[in-house]
Amino acid sequence: MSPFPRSTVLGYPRIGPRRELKRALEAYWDGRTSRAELDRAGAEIRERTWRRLAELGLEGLPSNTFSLYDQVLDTAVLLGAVPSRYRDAADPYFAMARGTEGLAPLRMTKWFDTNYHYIVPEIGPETVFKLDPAKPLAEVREARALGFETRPVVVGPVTFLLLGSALERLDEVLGCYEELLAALAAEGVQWVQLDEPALVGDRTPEELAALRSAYDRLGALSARPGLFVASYFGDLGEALPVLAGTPVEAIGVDLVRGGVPVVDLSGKTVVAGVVSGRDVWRTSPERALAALAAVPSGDVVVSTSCSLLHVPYDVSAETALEPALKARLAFAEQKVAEVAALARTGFHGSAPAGPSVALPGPVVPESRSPYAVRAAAQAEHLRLPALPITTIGSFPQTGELRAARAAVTAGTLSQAAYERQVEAEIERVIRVQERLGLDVLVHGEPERNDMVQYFAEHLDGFAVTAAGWVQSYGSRCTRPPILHGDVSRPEPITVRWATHAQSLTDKPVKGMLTGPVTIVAWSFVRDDLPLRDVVFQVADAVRDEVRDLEAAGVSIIQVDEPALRELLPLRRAAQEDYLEWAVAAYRRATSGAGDRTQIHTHLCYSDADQILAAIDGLDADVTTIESARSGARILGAVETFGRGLGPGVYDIHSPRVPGAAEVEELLRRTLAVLPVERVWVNPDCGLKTRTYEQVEASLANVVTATRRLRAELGA
Ligand code: MET
Ligand SMILES: [Zn+2]
Repeated sequence: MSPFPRSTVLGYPRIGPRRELKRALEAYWDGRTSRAELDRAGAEIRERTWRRLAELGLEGLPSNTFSLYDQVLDTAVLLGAVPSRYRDAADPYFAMARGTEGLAPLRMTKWFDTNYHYIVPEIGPETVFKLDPAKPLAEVREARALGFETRPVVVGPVTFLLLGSALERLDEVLGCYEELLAALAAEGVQWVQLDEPALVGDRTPEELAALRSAYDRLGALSARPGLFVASYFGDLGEALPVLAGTPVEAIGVDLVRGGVPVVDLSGKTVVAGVVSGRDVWRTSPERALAALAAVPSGDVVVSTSCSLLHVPYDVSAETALEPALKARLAFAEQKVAEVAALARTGFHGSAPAGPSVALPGPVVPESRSPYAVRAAAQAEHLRLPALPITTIGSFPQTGELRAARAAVTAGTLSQAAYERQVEAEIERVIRVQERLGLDVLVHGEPERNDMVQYFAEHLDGFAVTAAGWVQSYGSRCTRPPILHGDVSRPEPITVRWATHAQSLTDKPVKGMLTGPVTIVAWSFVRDDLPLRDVVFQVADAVRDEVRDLEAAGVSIIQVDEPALRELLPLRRAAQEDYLEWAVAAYRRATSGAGDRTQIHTHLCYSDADQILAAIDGLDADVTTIESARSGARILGAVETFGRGLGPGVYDIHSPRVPGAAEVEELLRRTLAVLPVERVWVNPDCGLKTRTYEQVEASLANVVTATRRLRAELGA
């Protein structure tokens, strides 16, 4: 095999610099274009990527990092793990990804601690692994025809099986990987990259033994490319010596999130991830060079800390950003140029970076009166019926509102005219809720393009981009704001909308805020302060807003934290500290409220199990939580909270209208576990992706079910 190239990246964005793939996918899914047209769009993106990486001076080009939907799904197809029920679909790949009429899609979940979502492999007793190497081979040939030798990237066997909860199938799967390596060798491929990010989490001795046997076996193959095992999103920990003991030739380490390896790696090529793939900042050359020089190997390759999938394409597209901020930013293209530049510098012999400064412990949050005191004050003040009915905040975002926002940006609609339109929408939302008979109303969030971006646009210390799209899943992209400086709130943000809504009705209207952890989790965040301190700054801004809402007469305030679970560190040892400061931040944001003011919080995205104690620690008067998909499990777990609780009575992700009987049944199950005084009735999450027709029909049934139960309980 040839020596490993001196510079590389672990992967690259693939949605297209102007989201070309998104458009091509959606046209194909809608039946407006053929599969051949979709494949052509993919080929254009791949060609552009390879050409650009080469132009920027990168030596080692990856292939097979492109995907029409998801790289884990691609790996399942590669290994033949296609459940039989999808095989007869018109397009089995997209049937697995998105479902068809009558066929539910495979489950999707978050890719480690990123906002990218992958398709969970479904591996059962009937799964027969059988290699189908068409995609990686085709990409190698396609690149070669353009004049580029590439290194195919495939999810490694251990990570793939851990994601599919089927590590016991390792022997069979390794047979497929052996065949793949032989096929790639026959094609003249010099190096293959096997991604093993699962190794940066806590692994059991059995899992580490499986890792050793996997790479001993693949390494023993006589005709194969060089094996490059890539890890990312953290430190390899105990997996590093295990991997170092196998015959793999190259090991990838994340030197941004993980430490410099202390294991002797002298016989290995170390692919050193010194340019972050998780943030948008320029790399400090001093820090990168120091980290590179400290790697205990004579053969060090410069790379990114992970795939660049998680950052936008090109900062030069951002013509409206402040020049001073723009100068600090690096998106994928800029990061590739940094990798190439670092590789051209001799980096041996510089001093390693000094230890980071010790940090003070978390600030003890100011606390409100005990719950019993607050609950009594709130009951007296709010006088709500038993089983109060509410919603999670957003109402349908209409096409007119989106068009109006675009018109303001384009300069064809005045701000004043837009605001009148928002107020008219608020009035509509209030009237709908009154007509339906809900108890705690919302203004519907019509002014928000997004629950994080809206706040970012109104806080100091944030910038928003014009084209900084990042793939979230499939064709879905988000445009995370950039938190670049000290955060503060120059003036009230939501007060005018909340008070306008309250002026239209005698029913209480909830004020709606996004919590500090969620605002930070869904942004790109400055890296010169500990994350905790950044979250505390945002918490203080939210606290200002809570105070102003309260002063304006809003007596119920909801602070949403749907991303609380998302920032949880991958290693258990770090989780407790995170949860402690995350809870402290929430309480800092909300504890300025008086006892009479009812604080609600909202969480969604099913797997709350791991952070239940933290949710309890938020000490919100009412917690509304996703439960349609996690059901009785979550109920049993939150039963002990001892404060108000609103387990969602229907799933808002589906257009289906739940029947009144169905909602009643769910409420009965809730009432079997929780005392009636503590139960709230609400959907699983916000309604912005639904139509008014669906919302009104669903909520009408929720009201019918609730009234029947109230009558029965004599409440
Ligand atoms: C992802 S949680 C969403 C909460 C927000 N208040 C909404 O209703 O849209
Ligand atoms: Zn939600």
